[in-house]
Amino acid sequence: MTSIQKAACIGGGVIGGAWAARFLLGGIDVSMYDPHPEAKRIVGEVLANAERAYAMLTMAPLPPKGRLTFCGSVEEAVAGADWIQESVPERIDLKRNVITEIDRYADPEALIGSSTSGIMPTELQRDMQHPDRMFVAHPYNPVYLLPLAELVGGERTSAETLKRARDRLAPIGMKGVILKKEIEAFVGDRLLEAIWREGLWLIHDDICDTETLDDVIRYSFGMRWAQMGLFETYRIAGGEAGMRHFLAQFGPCLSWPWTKLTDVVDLDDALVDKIAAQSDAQSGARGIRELERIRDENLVGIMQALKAGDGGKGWGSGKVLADFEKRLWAKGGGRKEAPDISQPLRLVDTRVSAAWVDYNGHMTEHRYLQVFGDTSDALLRLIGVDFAYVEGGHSYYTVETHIRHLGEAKLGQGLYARLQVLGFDEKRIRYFTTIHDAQSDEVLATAEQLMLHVSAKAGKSSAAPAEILARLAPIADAHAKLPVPQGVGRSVGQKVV
Ligand SMILES: NC(=O)C1=CN([C@@H]2O[C@H](COP(=O)(O)OP(=O)(O)OC[C@H]3O[C@@H](n4cnc5c(N)ncnc54)[C@H](O)[C@@H]3O)[C@@H](O)[C@H]2O)C=CC1
Ligand SMILES: C[N+](C)(C)CC(=O)CC(=O)[O-]
Repeated sequence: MTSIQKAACIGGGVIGGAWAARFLLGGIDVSMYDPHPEAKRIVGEVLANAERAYAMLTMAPLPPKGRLTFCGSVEEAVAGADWIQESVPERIDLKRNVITEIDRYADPEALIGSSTSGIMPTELQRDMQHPDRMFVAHPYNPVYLLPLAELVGGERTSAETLKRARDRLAPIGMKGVILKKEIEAFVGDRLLEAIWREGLWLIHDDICDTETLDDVIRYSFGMRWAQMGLFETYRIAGGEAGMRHFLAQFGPCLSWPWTKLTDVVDLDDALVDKIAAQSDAQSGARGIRELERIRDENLVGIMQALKAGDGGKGWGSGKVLADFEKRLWAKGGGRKEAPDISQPLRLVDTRVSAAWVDYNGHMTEHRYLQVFGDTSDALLRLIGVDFAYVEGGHSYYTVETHIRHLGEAKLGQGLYARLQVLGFDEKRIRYFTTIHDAQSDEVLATAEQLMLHVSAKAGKSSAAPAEILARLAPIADAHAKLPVPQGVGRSVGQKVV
C-alpha cells in the first residue's frame, strides 16, 4: 500500500488546518499556504486540539509528528508534495484559479484533492493541464478524527487516481469511499442539506428552538447513525420482515405532507437574528475551541466504543480505528531499542480520556483493567506474541487478575505502566503491573495477573514454543533479582463483618 510522503495544504481554515493535523499526526510533513495574517495561530490551535484528541484516541505508537512549514506561495507549498489538498473558501472562481495554479507547479504525479462541499470536480478541473490527477476529497469536520473522505472524480479524472487516493488515505486512518458518478454536494451533503433545510423551517415556523431541535437529534437518531446508516437502521425497524415490510409500512408517508424539502426558507434578517439568538442561548457560554474539545472527547469515546463492536473486530468508524492501530503496531509496535530489563518494564504511556471518567469524576474501574490489559499485550509483543502469532492459532489468555486501587486519576492526566515478571513456566506467566501518575510517579493502582498460553483451535492450554520462552527467560531472570513488589500475593484481605 502506498503512503503519502509529503503533503501540501492550500488554505488552512477549519478544514485545511484539520487536514494538516491529520497528515502531521500521521507522520507526514506538511507545507501550508494561507495568506490569512493569523493562519499560524489558527492552524496551531487546531493542531493542539487534534494532538489532545489523539492522546485520548489511541495507545498505538504514533509515528514522529511531521514537520509543518508555512510557505509564502502556492508554488513554494506544492514543491515536492505528492498529495495536495485544496481547502479555500467555497467559491467556484477562487477554487478553480487556485487549483489551476496548483496544477501549474505541482509534480505531475502528485494527487490533487479538493475539500469542496459540493462543487463538481469537472467544474474545478476545467483549466488544468493535468486534470486526470484531480478529484474531490470531501472530508467531514473534524478531519483529524472523522475518517471519511468522499472521493469524486470529474469527467477528466482517471479511475486510477481515485484508487490511488483511497489507498493513500488508509495509512492515515481514513476511509475513502469512491462515488460512481459526480453530483453536486455528493452523498453526505445531499443528506445533510435535507435535514438542514427541514431544521431551518422548524425554527422559522416556531415549532421548536435550536436547542430542542438538537436534542431531538442527539438523544435519538444521531446516536443510531454513528453506528449504522439509514438503510441498515430501517431494515431493523422493519422487524423480522425487514426492509420490504419497512417500505410497505412507511412508503405511503412519503406522499403525505411530512416535509418542506423542496421549499427554500428565506434567510431574512429576522430569521438570522432568531437563529443566532437561540444558538447564543444554547451554546454561547462556551468558546468555539472549548466546544471543539467537548466534541472531540465525545467522538473519541464513540470511536473507542465502536472499536470494541462486532465481537472485538471493530464496527464502522471503530473498525477503521482498529485497522489504523493495527498498522501503527505493525510499524512501530515492535520496539526498535531493547528495553532496560533490569527494571520493571515501562510498556504503556497513556492519558485519561473523557470516556474513561465516571460519575465520581475520576477514571472508572474497568479502564484500569484496560491499561493493565494493554500492558500485558505490550509484554506479549515484546516476546514475539504479535498479530501474526495469534493468527497462527496460539496466544496467551489472562486467567486471573487482582487489582488494588491506591489513588485517583483525573481527566487528561498522564499515566504510565510498569510490569515486573514474577515467574513463568512453559504454560504460564505471572506478573505484577503498576500504573503511575506520569508527573509525580505516584502508584495509582497495581495488578497481579496470570496468563496462560493457549491453542485457540484446541480451546485449551498448551506449552509455549521455545523461541517465545527464550525471549521471556532473560526478562524473568533479571526481574527475579528485583525486590518483590509490595502487594504481591494480596487478596481482598479486609474483614468487613
Ligand atoms: N467547515 C466545514 O464544516 C467543512 C468545509 N468543507 C469545505 O472546505 C473548504 C474550506 O472551508 P473552511 O475551512 O470551512 O473555510 P475557512 O473559511 O475556515 O477557511 C478557508 C481558508 O482559506 C484561506 N484562503 C482564502 N483564499 C486563499 C487562497 N487564495 N489561497 C490559500 N488560502 C486561501 C483563508 O484565509 C482561510 O483560512 C470549503 O470548500 C468547504 O466547503 C468541507 C467539509 C466541511
Ligand atoms: C456545512 N458543510 C456543507 C460545509 C458541511 C460539510 O461539507 C461536511 C460536514 O463536515 O458536515
